[in-house]
Amino acid sequence: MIRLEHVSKAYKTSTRPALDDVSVNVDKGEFVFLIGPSGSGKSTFLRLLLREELPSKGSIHVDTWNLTKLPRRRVPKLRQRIGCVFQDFRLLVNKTVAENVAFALEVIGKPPNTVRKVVPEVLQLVGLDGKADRMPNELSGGEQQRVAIARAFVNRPLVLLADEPTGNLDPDTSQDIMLLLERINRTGTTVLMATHDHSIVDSMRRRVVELQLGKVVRDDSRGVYGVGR
Ligand SMILES: Nc1ncnc2c1ncn2[C@@H]1O[C@H](COP(=O)(O)OP(=O)(O)OP(=O)(O)O)[C@@H](O)[C@H]1O
Repeated sequence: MIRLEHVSKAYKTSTRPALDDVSVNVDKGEFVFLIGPSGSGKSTFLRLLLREELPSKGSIHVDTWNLTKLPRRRVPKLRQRIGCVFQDFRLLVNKTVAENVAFALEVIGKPPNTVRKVVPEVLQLVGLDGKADRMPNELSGGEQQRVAIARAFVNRPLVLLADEPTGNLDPDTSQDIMLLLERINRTGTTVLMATHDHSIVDSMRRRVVELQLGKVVRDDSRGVYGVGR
């Protein structure tokens, strides 16, 4: 599903590469934690998969797309199949919960009757039925993240990328969000999550890919956060 082969990324303004000869394969349906200290290259890894950046060396495949050869005009099609969730939720503040989720379908041209049918279904899936007409600022952080997950998932993406999705949440709420991501993963969606959260990684026992200074230093199939530390 995701294949990075000898990928390096050097930003123009940076002296050392953000990623340095990284090769990683992720199969369809896997759940992978991307861990490592600040600046180790986790966000760069995710940005490359979205084609927000191109690698300086190496090749990247996502599903049938060869990202290094993908023409710019095809990038929107790729991004339609990749859902994204961030630490700071990134909801549209002037739209209701339902409108935030509907917007993700409207921008890719889904007809109104599909939107009317699918939005309540996905809000139920994430545990937000009854909150469809609330504004984002009327929700808790955990609820806002559920909206963001609903929006990322409503189009049934192949891959869900999550960059520190629990970074602004307390431990109990974080656990709830992880249960939701697990549920989404069980539907067959590949999940790749960058995190600093030791307790989540340790409790889930999923694949752990650890980066340090842009290199993969560990890839464990049922890993914990702090091996050998
Ligand atoms: N747009 C950019 N321009 C120049 N350098 C960048 C850019 N984005 C990231 N970097 C550098 O690349 C390296 C990796 O950064 P990246 O954001 O990928 O790390 P990270 O592991 O996600 O860190 P954090 O956990 O703090 O989010 C860092 O040295 C950073 O300063």
